[in-house]
Amino acid sequence: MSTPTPEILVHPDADVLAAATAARLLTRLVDLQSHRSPVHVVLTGGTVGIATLRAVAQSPVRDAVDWSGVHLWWGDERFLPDGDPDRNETQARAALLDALGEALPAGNVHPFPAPCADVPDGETSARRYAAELRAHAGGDGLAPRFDVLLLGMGPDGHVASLFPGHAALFEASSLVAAEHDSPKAPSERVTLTFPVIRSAREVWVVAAGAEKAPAVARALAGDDVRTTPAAGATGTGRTLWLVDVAAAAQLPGGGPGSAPAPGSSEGLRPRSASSAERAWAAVDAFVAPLVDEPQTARDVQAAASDAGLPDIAVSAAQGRLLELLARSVGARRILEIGTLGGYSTWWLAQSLPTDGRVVSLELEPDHAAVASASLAATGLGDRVEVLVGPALASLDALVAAGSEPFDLVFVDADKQQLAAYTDRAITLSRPGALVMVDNVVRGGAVTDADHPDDRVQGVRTFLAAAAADERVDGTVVQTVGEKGYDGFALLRVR
Ligand SMILES: O=C1O[C@H](COP(=O)(O)O)[C@@H](O)[C@H](O)[C@H]1O
Repeated sequence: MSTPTPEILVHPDADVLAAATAARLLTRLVDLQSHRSPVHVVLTGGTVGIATLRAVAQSPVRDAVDWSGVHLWWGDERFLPDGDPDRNETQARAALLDALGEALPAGNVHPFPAPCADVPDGETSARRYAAELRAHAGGDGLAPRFDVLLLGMGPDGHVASLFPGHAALFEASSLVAAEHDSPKAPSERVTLTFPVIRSAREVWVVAAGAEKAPAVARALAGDDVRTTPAAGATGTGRTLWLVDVAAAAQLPGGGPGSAPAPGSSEGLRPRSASSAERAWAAVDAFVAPLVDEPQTARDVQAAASDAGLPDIAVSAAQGRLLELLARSVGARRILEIGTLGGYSTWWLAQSLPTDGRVVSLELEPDHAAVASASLAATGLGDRVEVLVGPALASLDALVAAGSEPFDLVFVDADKQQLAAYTDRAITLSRPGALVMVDNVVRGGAVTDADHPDDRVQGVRTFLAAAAADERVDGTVVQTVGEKGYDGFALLRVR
């Protein structure tokens, strides 16, 4: 699974942008509430962020939302006393929350703790907010999986209170950080960190005005997050850039039509290769007759897409490679870590003999349900067992249960825990088994020891562990294609 390509939507001006973002947010909440409760949304301060909340308050559609099932959080806060007009919370209350009245229970509103005797500094506020996040995390997560995380962006490219070159950018273990030297007043702030932002299902960045145009262009060209923090603001399922014409002015062609597709870039270096990307996609299209993706596979992918799952499954060419590997090792038992909508699972399952089995691990119950339904519809349901929950817990349970060894493992899940997943995968495999680990090149970012993205660091840790692991021989193959520049590791169990 790669990072989904950011989508860019350009609106005529800041007012229309705020109204359209409000309409989009309301529709998303109504859609989400048809199958999930509660829904978690992160609000942003800033000009467009607050204008969006005002537009939500003014929309009649706001009454279609069951606000008792919506939890509101903030991406950052100015560390100022309760009620201070410069607090993002104060502005949000005036713009929307007060208007919602009792429809929105007070317990659903999660502001950053303001300074008081108990909260003398930003660090204390950050610690308390992290505890609040943990208290609302599902399963053994550290924070809620935010359904929509809104971010404004400053002219310097900051998002939340993550400023260019500042230490909070590099925070990999804390969910929330204090900022004492904000270049934008006030200097004292508290902010969510990248690990939390990037765990959101959808990240929407809103920006208006000509002064934002250079930062919008840099972020969408995949600039280094150290100079343009907004380049690192991505959701697991969707990253949406909602901008006005003025803010879009420096995108190639002045708008989304010819904007570069940032794809799997990790913001390590500027991207100038959109013609190369077009060539990679063209080659994928040219070799499509050889890959010969069956209609059934397309149906599985279409069902995932209809259900709103992120468009980050493997390509058809990669799916065929999985099938060829499975057939080459005569696989009867396959372990997959990361089911998503079941597209790669389908390629693996149909390569098995009728008594073969894919055990596929998926964190998200919604994704698992979509995958199970699709696989059942293709007649492969009885060859696949989807285990729902944190992958590490499922893997440890398989180890503890003395699971029959696997012939092939495909690891395509969160990168932060890659080393642990692969360690268990090797333990669960027979000698001669293959373990394939996807997305380990990450646009070349993997070579950067100081890279602030915890996914890059997760891959680096995995590669170091694999290199030292005497149970396997391995290699990494770099790839380009419709999914951008990335690569996979292939390990053979001795
Ligand atoms: O200070 C802040 O600024 C940004 C962007 O604000 P804008 O007025 O330039 O749109 C905002 O996203 C952030 O939440 C806020 O604390």
